[in-house]
Order: sequence, then structure tokens, then C-alpha cells
Amino acid sequence: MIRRSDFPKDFIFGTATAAYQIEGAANEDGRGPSIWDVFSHTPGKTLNGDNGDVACDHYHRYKEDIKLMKEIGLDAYRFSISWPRVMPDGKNINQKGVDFYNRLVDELLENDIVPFITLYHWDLPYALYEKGGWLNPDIALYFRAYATFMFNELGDRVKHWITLNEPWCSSFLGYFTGEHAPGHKDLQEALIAAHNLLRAHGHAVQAFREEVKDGKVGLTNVVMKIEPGDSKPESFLVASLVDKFVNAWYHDPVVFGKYPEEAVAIYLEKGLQILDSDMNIIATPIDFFGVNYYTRTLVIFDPNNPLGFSYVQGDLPKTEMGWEIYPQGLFDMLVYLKERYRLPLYITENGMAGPDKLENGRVQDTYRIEYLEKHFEKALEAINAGVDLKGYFIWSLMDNFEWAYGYSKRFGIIYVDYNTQKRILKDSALWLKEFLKS
Ligand SMILES: N=[N+]=NCCCCNC(=O)[C@@H]1[C@H]2[C@H](O)[C@@H](O)[C@H](O)[C@@H](CO)[C@@H]12
Repeated sequence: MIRRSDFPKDFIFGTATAAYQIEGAANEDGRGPSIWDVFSHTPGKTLNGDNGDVACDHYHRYKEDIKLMKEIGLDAYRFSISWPRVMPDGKNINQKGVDFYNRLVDELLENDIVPFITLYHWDLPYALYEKGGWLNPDIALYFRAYATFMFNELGDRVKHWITLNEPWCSSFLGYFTGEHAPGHKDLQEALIAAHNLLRAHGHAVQAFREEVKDGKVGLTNVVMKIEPGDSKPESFLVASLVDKFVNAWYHDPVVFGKYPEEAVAIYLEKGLQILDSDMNIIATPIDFFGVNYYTRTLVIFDPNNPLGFSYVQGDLPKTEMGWEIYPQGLFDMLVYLKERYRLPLYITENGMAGPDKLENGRVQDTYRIEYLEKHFEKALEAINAGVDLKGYFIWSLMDNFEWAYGYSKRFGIIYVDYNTQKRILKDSALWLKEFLKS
């Protein structure tokens, strides 16, 4: 049985959340609308028309939530800042919004919980979207100004920062598949958005070096283990190509200053330009990569699909998201990232959506305990294989707004009864509390 003491002494265990998924108070104290406010209020975009207007009401209940983190014994907490709460139009300051994050950080520190801040977790101010959003090259400068302001505001107390959460989701799901805000379906736009997201990241890192001399800054990507879904040689080729588009695309430029060869061809074919000056900014050195790992993705060669491949379902046990439970993929990707980029790593998200039922005041999510144990074991195996893994944030602290799936998917180790906003520690939280003492 894995124990906390098996991990390095300074290894940190935490939980992660994101502003739009938990805060609520969407129109309170001067907060402006984000693209997710507009998207979730657009009929047909989210399950049951669910939105983040109230969510977990964390904006008002943050003290109680921090008390629960303390009770579980967590070392750290990763959360995101709502850009439109602090800059309703993307530019001018809303002091009440800024005050909330000051209170939140101070409350965490008073409870000996280390804050990790994500600057952008998908809630772009709608006012900036109206100026082109991630398609407008100037967005990188708006983001730099926002980042600079937040570094100045909180950098004296917060020393661990993440610029973007999963630019693959923001660009591919937001601009190509249309599943996420702003719901566009245009491959060329997705490529432009991806490039501008990485440019914004680079600008923020440059600002960080000026504003927070003793801090660490990184980029969090979703990292998927891409495997061939059948034994055809073409499927192995396709898997390695998809791996380049999903993984290397968002890591290579940040470390090497260039896109993977296979990807550049698509860019040039689409007539997109990649300036050397852009690549130099994107490659401003970072201190770590954040790794969001959930599952593997199986692809097969498919000549009928314009992209040349299609996804196939694997036959391993799956979570409520239909994602295979595949802890080996975590080990594989941690080792891959270490060997390719040689940077310290944090698992900034790992967890599962389960069929959580509240019965007699209890949620017996034994499956989530098993999931976490298996992924903890693979993380430890990676450390023993030489990976400089520094921490592990469970997704998520509490059940929350699961984007297009609304409130139908529960990822929390804490159950939220949305009718009463009552929080109930699931068995997984009780297990974690004991693990953290082991
Ligand atoms: N096929 N397939 N595969 C896996 C694709 C995962 C892409 N979605 C994510 O990584 C999001 C990340 C997000 O940060 C968080 O805000 C979300 O709540 C979690 C849970 O959805 C995850």
C-alpha cells in the first residue's frame, strides 16, 4: 500500500479548481462577462443549459472551503484568477475583484496552504473576444498587462504561477470542434489561436521575470498518451502524428522555440506566418511544466476523415467521462516529458468523474480511491525512474461546473449538494486525509 512517506520529503499534495467552475457571483462586485458566461447562456451549448452564475458559490464560501482543505491536510491549492473579475473589460481594474483574490490568498496562507495561481483558465473577458480574442495578435499584450498587474498585486505572497491552463483546449475545443467557448469551428482559426495563446504565455513569462524575482512560473498542458487503436502500421504513424499535434505542439515551441516539423507544414499550407520574433518570445525560459493527465487516446488510420485519423474507444474500464482509466499513461508521459524537455514537472491535474451518490450523508467513492492510489503509484514510479516531479494536484477539490457537461459530472473529493451548497467529504477525501498522515 502506497504511503505519503514513500514520496520525497518536499513533495507537495494539493487539489485544483478553476474560477469559472467554482466561484459563481458571476455578476457581483463588478465582474464582467467572459466568453464562458456568454457561451453557457447560449441555448444548446451546455447540458441542461447549465452555467457558472452560481456554481459552488465559492466567491462567498471560500473560507469554509479553505477550512476543508486544511482539515484534509493538503499542502497546496491550485486555483485560477477570473480575468473579467479583476478587469471587466479586459483592461481597466475592478478593485472589488482584486480584493477577493487578496482575501483568498491571505486566507490560504493563514491556513498554511501554498497558493498556486493559474492566470488563465478559459474565461476570457468577453470585451476582448469582441476585439478578436485569441485571433487578434494584440491579445498577447492585453494578457501581458493583466499578468503584470496580478504579479504586482499578489507576487509578494504567491511564488508559484501558471500562465495558461491547457492551450490545446482553448484553441482546439474552442476554435475547431466548437465544444468549448467561443464555439468556433475553423481549423485555421484554431491554429492562429494556438499561436497567440503561446505568444501570450511568452509575454507573461517575460513580465514575470521582471516582477517576481523569487518566483517560479510554468505552463500547464493537457498531456494525452496517444496510442494506435489497431495493429495497422498506418495507425502507428497516425498516432505519432496526433501526438505531435496534441502534445509536442504546445511544449516544443516553449522549450525549443520551434513547432514540430510535421505541424509547421500544416501552418505553411494554411498560409499562416510564424515570425522568428514570436518564437523567441514563446521560448522565454520557464521553470516547470504543469501536467494535466487523465487518460489515453486511441487513434486509427482513417482515409475517409479529412484529418486522416479517427478516435476509437478502448476496452479498459472508463470514468463517467468515458475516459479509460490508464495509470500507465501517466508514467509514460512523465518519462517522455522529462527526456524531451528536462524540466521539473508538477501534476497540476489528475482525477476522475465518478457515479457519486450521496446516501445517508456519505459518498462511497471507492473507485476514486482506487484511481488515485494507482495514479499515485505511477507518479512515484516516475520519480524513482528519475523524473523531477515536485507535486501532485488532484482534480478536483470539489464537484463543480464541468464545462459543456454542466453539473452532471462530479470530479470532486468533496461532494457539493447544489440545492443547499452543502459540502460533504467523500470517502476519497477521508482516505486522502489518512494518506497524507501516512
Ligand atoms: N478523450 N480524451 N481525453 C481527455 C481530454 C481531456 C481534455 N480536458 C481536460 O483536460 C480538462 C481539464 C480542465 O483543466 C478542467 O477545467 C476540467 O474540469 C478537467 C475535466 O474535464 C480537465
